[in-house]
Amino acid sequence: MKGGVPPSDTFLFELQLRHAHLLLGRFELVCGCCAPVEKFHYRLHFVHSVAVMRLQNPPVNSLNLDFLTEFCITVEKLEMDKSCRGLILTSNQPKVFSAGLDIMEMYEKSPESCGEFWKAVQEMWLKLYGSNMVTIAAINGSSPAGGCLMSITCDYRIMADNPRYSIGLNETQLGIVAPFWFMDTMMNTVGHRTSEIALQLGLLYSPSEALKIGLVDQLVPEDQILTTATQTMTKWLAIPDHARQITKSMMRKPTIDKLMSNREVDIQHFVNFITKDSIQKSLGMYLAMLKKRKS
Ligand SMILES: CCCC/C=C\CC(=O)SCCNC(=O)CCNC(=O)[C@H](O)C(C)(C)COP(=O)(O)OP(=O)(O)OC[C@H]1O[C@@H](n2cnc3c(N)ncnc32)[C@H](O)[C@@H]1OP(=O)(O)O
Repeated sequence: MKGGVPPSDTFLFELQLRHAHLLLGRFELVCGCCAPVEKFHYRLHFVHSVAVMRLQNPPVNSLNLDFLTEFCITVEKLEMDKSCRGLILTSNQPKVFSAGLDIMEMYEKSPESCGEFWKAVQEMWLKLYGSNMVTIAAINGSSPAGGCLMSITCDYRIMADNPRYSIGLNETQLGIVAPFWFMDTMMNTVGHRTSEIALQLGLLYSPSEALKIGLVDQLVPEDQILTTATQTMTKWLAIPDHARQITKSMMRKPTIDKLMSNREVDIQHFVNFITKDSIQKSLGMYLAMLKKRKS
């Protein structure tokens, strides 16, 4: 598979079986000639050494424990599959890439549940930020908070040029504080000064604003997002894997090590913070605002 040789139908078929089996039927692997099946948390399309994962957790791809667990298992399997060199993340939901962490996982939950949830959020970030694969986010909808985090853990971001979409770390608007590793990832993407403003104000940027500050790398019309992501992937895959992977790892290692050596403390900190009455009140008000906005 290395070097971009198109796989045969048989190869694709075998992959389909292998991954469907490995993933216990919760995912779909589409080979281009196969019809999609019923809704799972996401669909996985695997062609030419590249997996395309379409997030599918209706209605807004919020990141709950179940979803994050499946996501991490899949990324781990892909990571171990030497024939898979690239991963494109996109959404199968209209208008939303991901609404971020599922607020219901943090609202009126026991400290134990909050801790388990946070460990899964950490795991998602560690798996993606430390991935050996080329990772591209094809952001075909809004991507606030945890959705933005998922995007900025990727190597490259292409966003649909639709002014109704937004992206950013808006945690302070919910009355919560993004942890240090969210901040670090943002600083590694757009720099310290822009991150200070973005994070303190909890700014959500339109695609053109996001492009201007370097939060995304490219804007394209929505119907071209996957073809652009695939073309970009081809360029990245033309670089010898070992050289690109070592470079990526050297640049990201200090940020990853910082969380790795503080995981338990970070979980404790999150649990203590999120279970405070005042924070629970803020989350409750934010949830009510979301529902009210809808009606
Ligand atoms: C120390 C703590 C650190 C924590 C770090 C990170 C925190 C996070 O990631 S918190 C999540 C922050 N996310 C947001 O602020 C986004 C909120 N959602 C939206 O702005 C909109 O839903 C969105 C623009 C994504 C999509 O808009 P619409 O297409 O118009 O959908 P609706 O707003 O009608 O939403 C449908 C449905 O989903 C519920 N919803 C939305 N987002 C979330 C979420 N993040 N978690 C849980 N539930 C969410 C929304 O309330 C609606 O519910 P129903 O009314 O029951 O249908």
